[in-house]
Amino acid sequence: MNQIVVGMGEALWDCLPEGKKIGGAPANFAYHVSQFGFDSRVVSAVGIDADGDEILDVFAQKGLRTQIERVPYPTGTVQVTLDAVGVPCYEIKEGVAWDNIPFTDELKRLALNTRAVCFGSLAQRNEASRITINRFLDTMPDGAEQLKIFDINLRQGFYTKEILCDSMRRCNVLKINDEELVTISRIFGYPGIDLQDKCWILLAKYNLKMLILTCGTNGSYVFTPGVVSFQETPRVPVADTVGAGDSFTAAFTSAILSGKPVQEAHKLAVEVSAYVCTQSGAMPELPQILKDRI
Ligand SMILES: Nc1ncnc2c1ncn2[C@@H]1O[C@H](COP(=O)(O)OP(=O)(O)O)[C@@H](O)[C@H]1O
Ligand SMILES: O=C(O)C[C@@H](O)[C@H](O)C(=O)COP(=O)(O)O
Repeated sequence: MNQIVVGMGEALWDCLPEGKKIGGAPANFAYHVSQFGFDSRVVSAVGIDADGDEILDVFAQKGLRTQIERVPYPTGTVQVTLDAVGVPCYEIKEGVAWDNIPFTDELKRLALNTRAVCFGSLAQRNEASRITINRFLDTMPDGAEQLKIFDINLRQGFYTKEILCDSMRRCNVLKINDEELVTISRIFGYPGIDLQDKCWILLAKYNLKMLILTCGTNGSYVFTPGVVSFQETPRVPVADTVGAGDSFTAAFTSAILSGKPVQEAHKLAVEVSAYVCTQSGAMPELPQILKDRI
């Protein structure tokens, strides 16, 4: 069975107070999955510029495989400011390379051989990448083993109800945080009920295999039909929480693909994301003791 795991969408530079760090939610996901020994790919686009060269160099140094096109737009950058507890606020540059990911024959072949893909709403803000992501999802086989993970990642105003509904219908796993869940519930018209009820509604309505709800320092939940797993968030010294959610999704997905039960996968995800919060940027190397858990 094919085991390729894909992170599809933005690959960019996070410009943090202490300097620029490699990032982009789907790229973070693919990197962390690769640290657990999976054959993963970043699918994205970078510009024909020095920032683009450097992104490709960093991925090569990290041993991360890529399917990244060079396109005539600037490589993506994000200005990241951190609050007092390391929680980021993003100012995301528009009209950049990852907004213009082309659908190629190579990408079609990759889709046919993909076991799990993680995609978000941000890279769908422009039609070109949105079409590519949807073609990729539609080309992927629809077997019981395939995971199509929608890490909703609502950023600034870069989403519409139509795009969110469409992605909910195409995915079979949803990753959402507590603030995003409130926003989604307002958009979809079921405010007022508690967070867990909202999750059960989404799980049933979109026929999801799993729904991952993360609540920052207040813990996290994994809902599967009829069963919910809850884990506290450990207290750690935080550098920044950039990429916490992506590393959580990556560790959880890696564990599930390795055949671990949901609760064990959930526990690993909590530990991995807590470690990522102790480091600067979204793609720190994980300690061997965490890598060895899978
Ligand atoms: N300050 C923190 N300390 C330890 N772990 C954290 C911290 N913030 C986030 N995490 C971990 O990362 C997960 C995802 O973070 P969260 O902020 O909820 O989502 P996202 O990064 O997707 O917005 C949390 O459920 C938690 O396990
Ligand atoms: O791709 C993004 O959404 C923004 C990036 O600047 C950042 O690298 C990121 O991915 C943050 O992800 P999260 O903290 O795991 O939600």
